[in-house]
Amino acid sequence: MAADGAAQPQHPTPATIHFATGNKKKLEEVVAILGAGQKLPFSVDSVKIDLPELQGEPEEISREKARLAAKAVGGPVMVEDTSLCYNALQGLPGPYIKWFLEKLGHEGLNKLLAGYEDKTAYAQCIFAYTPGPGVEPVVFVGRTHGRIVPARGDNQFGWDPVFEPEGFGETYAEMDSKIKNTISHRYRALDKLRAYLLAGAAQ
Ligand SMILES: O=c1nc[nH]c2c1ncn2[C@H]1C[C@H](O)[C@@H](COP(=O)(O)OP(=O)(O)OP(=O)(O)O)O1
Ligand SMILES: [Mg+2]
Repeated sequence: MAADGAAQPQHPTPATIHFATGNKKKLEEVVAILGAGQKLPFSVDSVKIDLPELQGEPEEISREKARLAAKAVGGPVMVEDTSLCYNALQGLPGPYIKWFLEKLGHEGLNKLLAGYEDKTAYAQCIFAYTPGPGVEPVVFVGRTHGRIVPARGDNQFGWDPVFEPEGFGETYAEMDSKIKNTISHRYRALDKLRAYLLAGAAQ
C-alpha cells in the first residue's frame, strides 16, 4: 500500500502493538510522542530486535523490517527506518546514514558537503506497520527539512548535533526534546500512523 496517512485500515487495530527497534533513543521519542497526545485505545510496547540493515529504497527497507519483525514476534508490529538525505547528493547518505555517521562522525558528515554550496538536507522517518506475519505492511512517511551544520549541542542521539531544522536557530541536539518531538521527521510519520491506528480501532 502507498505511503498515505489517509489510507483506510483493512484490519481492526489490535490492543497491543510491538515496536521493534534496537535503538533506545528512538523508543524514548516514540513513547514521548504518543504519550503527549490523547489517550490511545491501543498500547505500544517495545521489543529489542536487531533487524538486519537492508539495502534498497527507504520505503521497501522499512516494509522488509516490518515483515521480519512480524515473523519474529508472531503478531502486530511497527518499525521505523530513518534516513538523512542531502539535497546536493541526490538524497544520499539516505538510509545509509547509520554507517556514514559511524565511520565519518559529525565532522565527516559536514565534510561530505565541502564541495557544494547547498547544505540543505531533510530528515526522513518511515514507519511500517503490520497486524501480523503475512499481511503486507503499510508505510507512513514523515520529513523535516533543514540543513547540515558543524556539530552543536549535546551529543546524545545520532546526527542530532549536525541537523538544524528550517525555521529554527538550533540544531535538534540544542532544542528542548519537547520541541523536537512536535516538528521532527519521527513525529510527522508517527502522527500519520497514529491516525491510521485510531481509524482501525474505531471500526
Ligand atoms: O532523530 C534522530 N536524530 C539523530 N539520529 C537519528 C535519529 N533517528 C535515527 N537516527 C540515527 C540512528 C542510526 O544511526 C540512523 C538510522 O538508522 P536506523 O536503521 O533507522 O536506526 P537504528 O539501526 O539505530 O535502529 P533500528 O533498530 O530501529 O533500525 O540514524
Ligand atoms: Mg537499523
